[in-house]
Amino acid sequence: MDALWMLPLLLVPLLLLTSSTFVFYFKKCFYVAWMMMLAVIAIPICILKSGGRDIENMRVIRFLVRHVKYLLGLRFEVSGWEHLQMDGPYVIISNHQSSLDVLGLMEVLPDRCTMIAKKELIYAGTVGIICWLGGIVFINRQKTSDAKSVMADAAKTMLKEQIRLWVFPEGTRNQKGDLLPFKKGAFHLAVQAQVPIIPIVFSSYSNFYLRKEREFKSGTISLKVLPKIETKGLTSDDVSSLSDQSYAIMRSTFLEISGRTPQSNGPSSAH
Ligand SMILES: CCCCC/C=C\C/C=C\CCCCCCCC(=O)SCCNC(=O)CCNC(=O)[C@H](O)C(C)(C)COP(=O)(O)OP(=O)(O)OC[C@H]1O[C@@H](n2cnc3c(N)ncnc32)[C@H](O)[C@@H]1OP(=O)(O)O
Ligand SMILES: CCCCCCCC/C=C\CCCCCCCC(=O)OC[C@@H](O)COP(=O)(O)O
Repeated sequence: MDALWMLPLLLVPLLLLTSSTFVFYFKKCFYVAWMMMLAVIAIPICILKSGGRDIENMRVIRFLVRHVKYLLGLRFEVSGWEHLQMDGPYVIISNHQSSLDVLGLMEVLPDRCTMIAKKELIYAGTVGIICWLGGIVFINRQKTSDAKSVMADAAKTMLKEQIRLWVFPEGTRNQKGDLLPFKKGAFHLAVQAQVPIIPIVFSSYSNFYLRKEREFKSGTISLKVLPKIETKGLTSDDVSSLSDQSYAIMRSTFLEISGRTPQSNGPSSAH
């Protein structure tokens, strides 16, 4: 009789663990909580090492984030490393599916590289503070003129301080199974600084992470670094074609590494 009372105690956790919805919410909450906790550890280290906001803090962040993939059952298969073996500043562009992209980003993040991010991220508690300490450039997406002037300053800083910048040209997270049309900021940035663009493509997360269906399984992500696209001699008149060229190569790579076949030419860059 006593053993019967124990049954629900054993069954409830078992049912929860086998429920994919429970696993989804558990992994998501764990991810946020763990990143916030890692940031608590990283903040004093960064302040002691660099005295404040400094791109060199990205090394500390990269080191501390690298293990998180194992905790979530994720693996990355990186190809094209050789394209990142380049001196001097450049602009990295990549597709953006989820906040999980940070894990792949930290797998390949070169030295002296930081990101362009929406300004709202600075309010994300300890994660916001660590983003600021890591030299992330915050832009106001609602005010294009402000964003343009911040990015124009960033172009000058890139050259002066030999910095690389990582931009998500879709401008928002997207899990529609294709790339969104590209915004132009990343391309203006590269042209203004006259630095190359290095495209990096993450394969689709749809085989392990489905937000609407509340599924978050283990999975492997392919990360492909593509050859640089030169911008030397280009002007603002060339930005649209540069964006279209980058979009086309990244889209075909996305479909290829996600095991899909192109069904249409897809959206062209946003005009
Ligand atoms: C140890 C503990 C760790 C715990 C924490 C772990 C990690 C933390 C550390 C790191 C994590 C960082 C992760 C960061 C991820 C952040 C992801 C994001 O926030 S994505 C969202 C923000 N990013 C972007 O929006 C970039 C892309 N957007 C753009 O580039 C846009 O172009 C824009 C500059 C924002 C402007 O937006 P708009 O909608 O107006 O875009 P259009 O492209 O349509 O442009 C309109 C018009 O303006 C011209 N234009 C655009 N930019 C420029 C420019 N720089 N100079 C001149 N002109 C510009 C453009 O050409 C259009 O004109 P036209 O139509 O005539 O061509
Ligand atoms: C007290 C505030 C608590 C807030 C907690 C949020 C903390 C986030 C915690 C863990 C995630 C760590 C990685 C953070 C970087 C994620 C950046 C990101 O993916 O931002 C979304 C942005 O690209 C596009 O935004 P939208 O898709 O347009 O919307």
